[in-house]
Amino acid sequence: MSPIMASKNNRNKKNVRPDPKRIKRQKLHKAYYSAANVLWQLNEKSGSLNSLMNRFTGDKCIKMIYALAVKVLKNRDIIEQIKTKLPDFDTNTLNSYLIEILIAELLFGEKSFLKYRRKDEVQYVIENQQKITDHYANVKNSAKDNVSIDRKNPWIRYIRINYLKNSKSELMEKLKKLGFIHKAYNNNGEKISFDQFKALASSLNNDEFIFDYHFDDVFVFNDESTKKLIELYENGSIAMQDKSSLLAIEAMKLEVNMIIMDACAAPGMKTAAIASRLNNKCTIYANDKDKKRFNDMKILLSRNGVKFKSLTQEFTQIDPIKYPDLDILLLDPSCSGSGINRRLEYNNLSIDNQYHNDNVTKRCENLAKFQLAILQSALSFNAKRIVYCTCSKYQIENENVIHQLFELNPDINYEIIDPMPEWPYRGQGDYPFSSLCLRADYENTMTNGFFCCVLQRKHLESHDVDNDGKIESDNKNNNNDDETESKTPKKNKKSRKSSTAANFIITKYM
Ligand SMILES: C[S@@+](CC[C@H](N)C(=O)[O-])C[C@H]1O[C@@H](n2cnc3c(N)ncnc32)[C@H](O)[C@@H]1O
Repeated sequence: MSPIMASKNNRNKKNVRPDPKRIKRQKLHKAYYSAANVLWQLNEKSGSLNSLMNRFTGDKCIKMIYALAVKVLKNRDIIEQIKTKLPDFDTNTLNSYLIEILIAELLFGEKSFLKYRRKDEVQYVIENQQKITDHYANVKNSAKDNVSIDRKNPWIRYIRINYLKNSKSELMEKLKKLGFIHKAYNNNGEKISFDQFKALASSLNNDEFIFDYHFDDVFVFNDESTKKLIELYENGSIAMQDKSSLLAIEAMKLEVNMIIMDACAAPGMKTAAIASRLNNKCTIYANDKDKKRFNDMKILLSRNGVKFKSLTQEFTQIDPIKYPDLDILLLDPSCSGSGINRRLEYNNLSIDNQYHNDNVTKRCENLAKFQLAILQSALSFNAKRIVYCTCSKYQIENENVIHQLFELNPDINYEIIDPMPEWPYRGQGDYPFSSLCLRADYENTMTNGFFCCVLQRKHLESHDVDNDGKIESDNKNNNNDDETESKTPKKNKKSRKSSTAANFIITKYM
């Protein structure tokens, strides 16, 4: 009989009515279960950590849930190693995510759960407590140089100001009240180099922050400061958004009154950034085919004060004729997520091993087919600018997809342009356009991995160009008060192909 079963039976044998107060004390806090659920959903790829945490907005325990989950994610490689040394358990009876949380708490937390002996998972960890601590000591000793244990790269956290909720100076005040100190940087009035900036960012203390080097609406913190920022995140003052994803927003060259479609919008981080930068003075169609993710997005966007028009359609099925005047079409399709080195759930994976793993390669190839199909469909919208981006590091999902798009469409009415010449890190491969694409990663830009390519429409229609030859933004009824299904704008219907481009075959890609 397993020790767990034995302890269960012993408990059943007791006929004495337990003291109710004691039972209460023995109950594991519900935050443990919520955190276990977050870990499970991450494993199921049901969302990113941030989007899953959104579901707990308003929950008193949100900080605790987040802290419990993060502790596991940060130490997952160690926990995985330790788990291999422990006795097997029936995963139908014991929740393995809860066990991971308890192991993390035992090693790095407050250990307060040790008194909750009623729970089988607790019992299991207590029974193996000695083994866990011994293995941890071994792993730690044998892996002194392991980056994932003793991080060589200090992690930093980017936050974006949500201008829809506060100005930069108002946010600075709020941060000051929380005990943060703004560390100014300049070199006798001269702009410091990007390398100097990176060194400074790496040396931030827990109570310091600096302005970002490239983006006005971004502040940089030490990763450990995150817990103190949760309240600002919850009330929409800030977004926890990696700087890399703002490359796509920068690449749009946003102007007031633009009409923008975010084709793959959930969980809404980029939609929110657009609305913040334009102070809602634009029309954003935020589309996502996944209803659950779409609903999460609505929560996030409403918390952030974003006005948008909602669409929940398979992008390739949207009729472009209904959206004739798009200034920007943002394509941020599903991808391998291989660039998200800060996405804690991927921390323990080695990118190289992962890539050379046959299954992953197959998955990337399928994703690339899907990404190409999305791009192919996008051409029928005739938007003035198409911004394609992924958080994948792999060329197969990035430059190769763009190359194939141009191969498939020799008469394409778009050219690739460089949206941010000052950006230091560029596309890969020998393509003539590689240097026009933007890339990001931890080593070069101290961010997540990211890719962005901008396709600019070549032949502007006469109404798009004003007398100075500048592109006009031609929305121009800025009807964005309500979140509504799109109505067909009247203009330009004749010149549109009434095709959804769905004739481009999409294989099963997910
Ligand atoms: C990388 S995420 C988008 C992240 C989002 N742009 C942001 O910044 O928060 C990709 C999204 O594309 C959606 N998606 C995938 N295939 C799609 C399709 N064919 N049509 C519309 N949405 C799709 C997924 O449901 C997922 O939410």
